[in-house]
Amino acid sequence: MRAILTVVDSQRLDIKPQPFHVSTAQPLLEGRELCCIRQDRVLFEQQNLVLRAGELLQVAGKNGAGKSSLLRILAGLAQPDEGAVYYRQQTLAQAGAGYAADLCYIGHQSGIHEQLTALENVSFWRTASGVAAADDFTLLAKLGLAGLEDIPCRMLSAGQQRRVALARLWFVKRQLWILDEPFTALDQGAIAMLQQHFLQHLQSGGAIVLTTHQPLQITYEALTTLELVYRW
Ligand SMILES: Nc1ncnc2c1ncn2[C@@H]1O[C@H](COP(=O)(O)OP(=O)(O)OP(=O)(O)O)[C@@H](O)[C@H]1O
Repeated sequence: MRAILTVVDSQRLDIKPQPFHVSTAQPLLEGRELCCIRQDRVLFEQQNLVLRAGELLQVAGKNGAGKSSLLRILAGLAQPDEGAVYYRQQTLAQAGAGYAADLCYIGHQSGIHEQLTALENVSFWRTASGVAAADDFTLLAKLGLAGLEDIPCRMLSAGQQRRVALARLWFVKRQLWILDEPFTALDQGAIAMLQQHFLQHLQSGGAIVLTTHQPLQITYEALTTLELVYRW
């Protein structure tokens, strides 16, 4: 056990992630010589990064430094202007659907369907992820959404919508999580609960890349920070 949790919320979840096949020798995800140019501004160049199973990489930097741009490139949602992203020693083009099947990307936006209820959103993602029927009511209750299951998400608060959006992290079996500001709009209890869940994912061989403007409340030896310096 490599992790020490310094803040643990009372709302511990008892849904334990299944262990992934772990090879700590080979990188899971690599960025090699990445360059990103937006509106004639070089956000970053010759940027290298390596992420192995069990590791968490926090991408930090000021507003506009390029954190979301880097995460979108790592997720295969945008192309770098130079360099390439590798997943298990293959370019993303070579890895193809295998990469998509191993990745859970949750972007800046909550990504939920606002006309659907919390229950319908969770049910949709679970079905789309090929996860067998589960007790979605119990999951939503554990995420502090008891009694709100059947309300259209547009009527939920920002933090409640964020909880619905993050619910998929409790049932998708994806080794790599790329999360853009996952703590946005969450209260302290929810942040602590989510970080506890991160530790469980890492300890079962998962890997996480995330951005946050808040300091992580966990101590974990395989946690590294990549600081993107704002460039004019
Ligand atoms: N699709 C795009 N087209 C043009 N410019 C873009 C695009 N995406 C991002 N940018 C620009 O790139 C810069 C970096 O944006 P990005 O969202 O990556 O920053 P960030 O570090 O995530 O910022 P924040 O902390 O505010 O979320 C910004 O100046 C933004 O205007």
